[in-house]
Amino acid sequence: MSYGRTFTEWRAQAPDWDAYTRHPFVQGMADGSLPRDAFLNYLVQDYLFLIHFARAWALAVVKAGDLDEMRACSAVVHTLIDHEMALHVETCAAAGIDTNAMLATPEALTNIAYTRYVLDAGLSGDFLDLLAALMPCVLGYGEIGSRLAAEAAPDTPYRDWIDTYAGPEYQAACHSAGELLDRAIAKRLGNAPQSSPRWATLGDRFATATRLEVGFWGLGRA
Ligand SMILES: Cc1ncc(CO)c(N)n1
Repeated sequence: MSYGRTFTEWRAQAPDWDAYTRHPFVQGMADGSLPRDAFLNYLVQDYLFLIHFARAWALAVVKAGDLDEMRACSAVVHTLIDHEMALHVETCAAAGIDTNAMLATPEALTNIAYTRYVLDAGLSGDFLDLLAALMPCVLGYGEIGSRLAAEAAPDTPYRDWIDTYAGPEYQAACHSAGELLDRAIAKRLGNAPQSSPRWATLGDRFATATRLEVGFWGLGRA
């Protein structure tokens, strides 16, 4: 799985990457053993997550350095709001949970911690700080989606979830996010970004967001 060279390097250096992408919750979706209530708890929290996460990508439009960067970030806002969130709305509606009930659900602390960490990365830092905090989310789910599309049990009840993240729209968003990251890095740090003093800090941000993803799966408890 490759979404660009910067991602490939940061991913290799994030100690919790496998704990995130191969979490028991993920394996439970793959083999179908994840309890439905656990999944729905997670999905309601994830709906609230995506609202703030879309705000963070919108902040990336504000922090972008040129029109191409603005266009790429606003495309992600669109994918999140008009495509990805439809999965949450439709799956929860089928379980009798409407959007008002979702919006009235208190945000879990690990949920607040994650989205506000990302927003703070953008508010207190620059475009690269923000992208580093945004990438584990987008690209991790892209990686999980394509792996599960290949490995999941044919009769898993989590097929809609898998199809959303393995599907062409989400995968295209991942590829353009990976390219955006590579271009943004080259534009600001040059062709040997590893020798920039910022490289380690950015990798740390990526690793912290990865750690917050591991915590997020913990919200999926029945
Ligand atoms: C917690 C979390 N991370 C990543 C994604 C993918 O957008 C998501 N929906 N939720």
